Amino acid sequence: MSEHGLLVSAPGKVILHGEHAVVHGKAALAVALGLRTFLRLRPGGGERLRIHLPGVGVRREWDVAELSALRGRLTADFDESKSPGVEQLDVLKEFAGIAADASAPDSLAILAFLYMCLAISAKYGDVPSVDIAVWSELPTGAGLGSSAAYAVCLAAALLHACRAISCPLKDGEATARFYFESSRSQGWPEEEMSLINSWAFQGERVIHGNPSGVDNAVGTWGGALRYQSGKITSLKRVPTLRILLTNTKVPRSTKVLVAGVKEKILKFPAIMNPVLDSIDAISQECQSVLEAMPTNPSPEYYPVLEELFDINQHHLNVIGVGHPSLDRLCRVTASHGLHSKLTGAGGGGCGITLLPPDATPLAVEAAKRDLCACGFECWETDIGAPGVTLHSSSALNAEVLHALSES
Ligand SMILES: Nc1ncnc2c1ncn2[C@@H]1O[C@H](COP(=O)(O)OP(=O)(O)OP(=O)(O)O)[C@@H](O)[C@H]1O
Ligand SMILES: C[C@@](O)(CCO)CC(=O)[O-]
Ligand SMILES: [Mg+2]
Repeated sequence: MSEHGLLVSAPGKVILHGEHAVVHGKAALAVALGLRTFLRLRPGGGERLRIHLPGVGVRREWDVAELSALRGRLTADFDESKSPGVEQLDVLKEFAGIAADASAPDSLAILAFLYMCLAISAKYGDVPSVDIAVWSELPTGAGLGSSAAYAVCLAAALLHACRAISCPLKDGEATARFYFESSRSQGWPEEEMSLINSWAFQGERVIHGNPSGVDNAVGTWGGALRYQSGKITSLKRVPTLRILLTNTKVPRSTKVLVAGVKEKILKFPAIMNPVLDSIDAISQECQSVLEAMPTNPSPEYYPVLEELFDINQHHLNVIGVGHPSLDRLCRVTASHGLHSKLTGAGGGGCGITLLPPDATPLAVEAAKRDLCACGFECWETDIGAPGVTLHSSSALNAEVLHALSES
């Protein structure tokens, strides 16, 4: 690693269909977003490990020797295939001064970092003496996979620092071109990408409790994929879909929402399971339509996609992850002839609106104006972005450096 260090990035995601149902073994369709999380890794000084997370207001540092001793206290084996143990996490919370039931963004971010750092270093070598800074273009906790993008970046950086994966960069190679031109991930061989994905899943487990793995899969592999019970399939063809993202700015926690759905299923299995089956069928139907669409689709394909959005949005309300802000978002876009659904865990956070090719610029602008008038933030972004990427320090542009230097 050069003294300037390395830059790793991973994309956020949009789930088109299948959120929550995917936690219960159903399929989800998800695409990588053109909004990314960046991690800068530099050699540390004085045998210290430092972490700077401006997005969640964290700046912490520890002695490497102290972390090695802590690692020795965590007796259970660390393995990328085993869930983080409750006792292990309790020890880490106590060490970091985090309350036992803490769910604040900074606490979860520190906990995920400590777990991944100790677990990866236990398996592959010494606790590394490095400085890590993470900055994101993604809103935190809004349904766009910020936790997974964070976990994927951490997994790649820590595996790299422990020399558990190769360094795909040659000396002095600029990756900006590589990053912007490559359509799929990039740099690491297939089995190392899988390793990054497995460890990122562990980070997601610390943050979410019971994640399906779809978010870290998209953060790792990028593009557009179908995910079901750990099986990842790239979609045969992804048409150019125009999607409007709207952040209601209503905060929520994926962990709490996922737990709420589980409770509902246990309480009303005969009522809830058919809803999950229906969501699964929606994902299948949507995949068939997407794969039948030409790259630049004509408007005729859209009515089905729009109807699938509407039906799924109702289902998501039924399983208890709607929110009045999301109902409002759907009503506002419907008044301009556009169809929306929540994306990610729901309960607030973001919604997506399909923009068919025959939607007039006037209608789209009017919808955006009305959404902003509700206090929401909306923007259009690219989908199908590349997955986890290693850049040389020359790719650290002024904006990233500025964000990382802010405390
Ligand atoms: N840039 C970041 N730096 C540090 N921690 C982050 C960052 N982004 C996300 N996190 C961690 O992830 C948590 C948010 O995860 P959560 O799963 O609730 O939301 P999300 O991933 O944005 O949405 P969804 O899971 O619905 O897609 C934060 O509370 C924080 O602990
Ligand atoms: C709600 C959920 O389905 C998606 C969160 O982006 C949770 C998960 O799959 O882990
Ligand atoms: Mg998440």
